[in-house]
Amino acid sequence: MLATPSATAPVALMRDVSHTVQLGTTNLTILNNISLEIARGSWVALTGPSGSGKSTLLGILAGLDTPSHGHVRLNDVDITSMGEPQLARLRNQTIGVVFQAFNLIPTMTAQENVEAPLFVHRNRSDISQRAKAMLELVGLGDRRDHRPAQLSGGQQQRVAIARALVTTPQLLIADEPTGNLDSATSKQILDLFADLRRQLNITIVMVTHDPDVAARADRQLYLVDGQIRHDSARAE
Ligand SMILES: Nc1ncnc2c1ncn2[C@@H]1O[C@H](COP(=O)(O)OP(=O)(O)OP(=O)(O)O)[C@@H](O)[C@H]1O
Repeated sequence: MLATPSATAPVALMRDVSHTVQLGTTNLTILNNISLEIARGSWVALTGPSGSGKSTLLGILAGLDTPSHGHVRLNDVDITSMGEPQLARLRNQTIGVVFQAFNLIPTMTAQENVEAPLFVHRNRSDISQRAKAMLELVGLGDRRDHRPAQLSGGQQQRVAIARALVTTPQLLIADEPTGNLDSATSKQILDLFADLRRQLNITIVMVTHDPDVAARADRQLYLVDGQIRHDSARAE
């Protein structure tokens, strides 16, 4: 059994995290000694130049990648030494992920895309109802039978958000969630993030290059060369 998270513990925590990959005979340091706490219910924007390590940090925070050094805790549980089956279960319960390119399955309807993560371990009888309710929550109750190609970019991202949140995770990880959208649609998606955060009490960590998008978060982290150069939570 996984421990029940304490309401005050950070939803995610990194301690002295470094990540190095070997390129031929040289070691490339992608993340350099990062320590970070993500408060429950916060909305954090991760910004920084291309190649500064943002996606790598997000992947490690989500338990999709293991750092070469240091520790990551999700809901007060150290995931760095966890085996894959246990980690996969923790990820499924704790984390929802949204990507720039939506990554929906093109042959499936919106409803089927949102149902997909529930097939892992939930009671199958309520899968259809839960996916339907989630699509209604993101404003797509009338598009359940549409396939991705029959939806606009903003609608596809709404389906992806519904799919990420249908397992009731506490942490939503988003890598450039508005990167493929025009500015009006981006604003609608960010408004949806704000609504969902309030309604579902989720924590959001998103990577963005866009200062206007980052400004919607209540904390901004600026990464340079694998290090946190600026943390608005620590600013004067
Ligand atoms: N598996 C890997 N092997 C070798 N180099 C890698 C690997 N993963 C990432 N890198 C390198 O690490 C650096 C950071 O990559 P990362 O994708 O985390 O940056 P980023 O800040 O998200 O960039 P962008 O804003 O362009 O998406 C880059 O220089 C990249 O080439």
